[in-house]
Amino acid sequence: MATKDNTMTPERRLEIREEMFGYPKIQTGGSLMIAWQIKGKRVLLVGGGEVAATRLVHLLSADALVTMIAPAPLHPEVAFRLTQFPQSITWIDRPFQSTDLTSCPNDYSLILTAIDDPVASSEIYTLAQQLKIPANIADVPPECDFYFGSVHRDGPLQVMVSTNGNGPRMASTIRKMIAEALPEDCGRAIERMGKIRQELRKLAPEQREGKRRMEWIKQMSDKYPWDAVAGMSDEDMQNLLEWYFRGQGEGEFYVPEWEELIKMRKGKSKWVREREAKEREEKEREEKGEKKGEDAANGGVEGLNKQVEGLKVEDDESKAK
Ligand SMILES: C[C@@]1(CC(=O)O)C2=NC(=C\c3[nH]c(c(CCC(=O)O)c3CC(=O)O)Cc3[nH]c(c(CC(=O)O)c3CCC(=O)O)/C=C3\N/C(=C\2)[C@@H](CCC(=O)O)[C@]3(C)CC(=O)O)/[C@H]1CCC(=O)O
Ligand SMILES: NC(=O)c1ccc[n+]([C@@H]2O[C@H](COP(=O)([O-])OP(=O)(O)OC[C@H]3O[C@@H](n4cnc5c(N)ncnc54)[C@H](O)[C@@H]3O)[C@@H](O)[C@H]2O)c1
Repeated sequence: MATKDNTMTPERRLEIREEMFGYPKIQTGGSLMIAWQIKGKRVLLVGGGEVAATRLVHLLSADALVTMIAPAPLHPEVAFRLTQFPQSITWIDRPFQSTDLTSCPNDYSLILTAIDDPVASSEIYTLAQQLKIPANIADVPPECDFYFGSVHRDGPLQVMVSTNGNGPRMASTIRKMIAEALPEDCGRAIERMGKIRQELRKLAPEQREGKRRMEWIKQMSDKYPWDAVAGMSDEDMQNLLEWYFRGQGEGEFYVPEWEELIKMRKGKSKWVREREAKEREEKEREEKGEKKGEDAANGGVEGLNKQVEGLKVEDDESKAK
């Protein structure tokens, strides 16, 4: 007769069950990693220095509306963003004051500070807590409702790495390692997949189709190589979607082989044509013995200097108004 093992703790027993049932293992003590849809919502950013510039990259990439409170002069990158996204950023040229929050408690979805003034930082955090608005106080992890992470971006793909405050520089290194390991065209492939899913939901919108639709998309998502999906034309997509309607019953799916799909093509996709032309050009250049990228880099730096000069003028003009 089996005897009960009394040496095992209740926690260990639950762990074994978790494993036995194949449930994901829960490791507590992490952060909630979510993709916040902040588009069109207003964010308060206090400070206009180097860290504020990095915050603006995150915010503008997510189409947020920013109210930035910071006395001039602004960091050059912040000034540049202001001229690049005048519709998204409202700049208030003075230090923060508490009425900025208390007079409009419902205006902001999020508060970020990036200032070199610990007293003002703490005051802003206290106000944020009172108003129940999530806040990130740069340099003060205990006063952060959330941390930023190191983000790799390729079209619709965003990969964020967090070390949960342990080593931000290492987060950046890991992000670069991940980016290196990703397939070259994965951003484009994901964008194409988004289009196929959207089209299919339009063609087969009924609730009762849900299960079959999802199963077909699952099989199709796993089937083709990344570069093939990236190179799909709208014509390929229409051809592929046709296969969805070939099976009728619940477990009946037809996901074509890539070769079958290609046979249906009447022409190459624009993207494939462009990529082939680019490859041909690169090959020609290499054959001519040019050092790849050198000229472009020199031109780039000169071009950038000119652009920054231009911006300075524009910025002064806008202040004069
Ligand atoms: C990922 C990234 C995102 C971003 O900011 O966009 C980010 N910091 C980045 C870079 C970076 N920051 C610092 C250095 C100098 C080297 C070093 O200190 O390690 C470097 C490296 C560099 O500059 O190369 C200084 C620093 N950072 C914090 C403190 C306060 C403290 O630790 O107490 C101090 C002063 C420490 C001191 O005074 O000694 C705190 C935070 N920084 C975080 C995020 C959050 C945790 C993220 C995580 O753990 O994963 C957290 C907790 C709060 C937050 O800021 O949200 C971005 C990399 C972006 C990229 O390159 O891809
Ligand atoms: N979390 C991070 O990743 C990280 C990394 C580096 C530095 N830091 C810390 O973040 C803070 C900001 O760093 P930085 O490099 O951007 O500094 P910075 O000196 O470049 O910029 C500070 C900005 O804050 C503005 N400012 C100061 N007091 C203000 C107030 N009361 N109201 C509005 N604006 C005010 C200044 O005008 C300036 O624009 C520092 O405390 C720094 O140590 C954090």
